[in-house]
Amino acid sequence: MSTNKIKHIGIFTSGGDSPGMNAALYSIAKSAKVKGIKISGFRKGYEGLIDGDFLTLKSHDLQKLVHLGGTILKTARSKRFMELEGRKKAFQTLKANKIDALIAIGGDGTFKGLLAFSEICDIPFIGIPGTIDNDLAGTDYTLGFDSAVNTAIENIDKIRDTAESHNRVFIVEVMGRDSGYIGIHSGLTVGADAILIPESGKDLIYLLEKIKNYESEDAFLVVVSEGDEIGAELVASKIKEMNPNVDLRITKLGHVQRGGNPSALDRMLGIRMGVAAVEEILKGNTNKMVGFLNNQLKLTPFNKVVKQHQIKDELNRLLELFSK
Ligand SMILES: Nc1ncnc2c1ncn2[C@@H]1O[C@H](COP(=O)(O)OP(=O)(O)O)[C@@H](O)[C@H]1O
Ligand SMILES: O=P(O)(O)OC[C@H]1O[C@](O)(COP(=O)(O)O)[C@@H](O)[C@@H]1O
Repeated sequence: MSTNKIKHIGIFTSGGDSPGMNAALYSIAKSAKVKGIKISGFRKGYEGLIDGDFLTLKSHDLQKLVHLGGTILKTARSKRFMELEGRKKAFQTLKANKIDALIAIGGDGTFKGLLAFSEICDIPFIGIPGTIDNDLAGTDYTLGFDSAVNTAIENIDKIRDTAESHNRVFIVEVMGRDSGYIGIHSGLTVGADAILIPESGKDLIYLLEKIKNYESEDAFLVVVSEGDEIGAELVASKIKEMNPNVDLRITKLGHVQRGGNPSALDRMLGIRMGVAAVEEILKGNTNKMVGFLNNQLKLTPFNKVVKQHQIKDELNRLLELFSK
């Protein structure tokens, strides 16, 4: 489609919500308005596309909501969109409402969905990386990661207060389905004694080495990523085997990490990514995710936005150093 024919863009949020999604919605609506483009927001991710459930978005309304966590469009994981039948229905919705392009805010699953959709629908698709896990290739930071880490450290700091008071071992589980980014960032910045993440093979060895000599003279904080193969309970039993006298508690931070007002960094990321998404559609790009690498805009084809199962070298070195 010729880009000067783009008059109406559809947007939706999909997969797990993340703080900063509303800032991105505002930014898309604002930059579209300046360019004279209409914006429709589909509710509940792909479900709204299938059911034709949408509303016209106005930047004036959205600017009051930038500070809110979650997503005002709601989000979902859609089984129906995994089937061709569902995607055909979504295509009918777009055709019937004369939507010329789509912007999706979500993770790699959402972008896989758009790739499948592009087989039957030839309008441009652009993605914005929205997940607290920060595990996507093509961007240094995904929307929501910074806020989630801030929430994690705020809570772990509180746990430290009680842990220090009782000289307890605390195992705190943080989110990250397959990724240790929240774990390593929060673990390092709270001064954890041990950090266990799926990307490291040596972390448990270091932990057991340390706990062997621990004499309950202080708190001992362990941060474990939910995606770590060993898991909080097994870590607890290994610690007990090594040092049976420790007084140990487990806290799982869970979904609290997904909520709350977005940090300044996530709001700014949402603003920058929203503008970039509209501009890249107008330049004729499709099936690509906008991201920032080394603070420079970077477009990554959806088929290259795979989950990252490695952490950066520098982080690895920090992990190694602080584990000893
Ligand atoms: N291969 C696929 N084909 C069609 N739709 C898909 C595909 N993979 C994912 N999706 C759609 O994308 C949605 C979001 O993906 P999910 O993996 O749950 O979250 P995220 O986008 O955060 O990775 C799924 O619920 C599904 O509707
Ligand atoms: O809300 P749900 O469906 O329980 O999903 C929990 C998962 O979603 C996340 O919070 C974010 O992952 P996605 O953004 O990929 O959905 C993970 O850290 C966590 O494992």
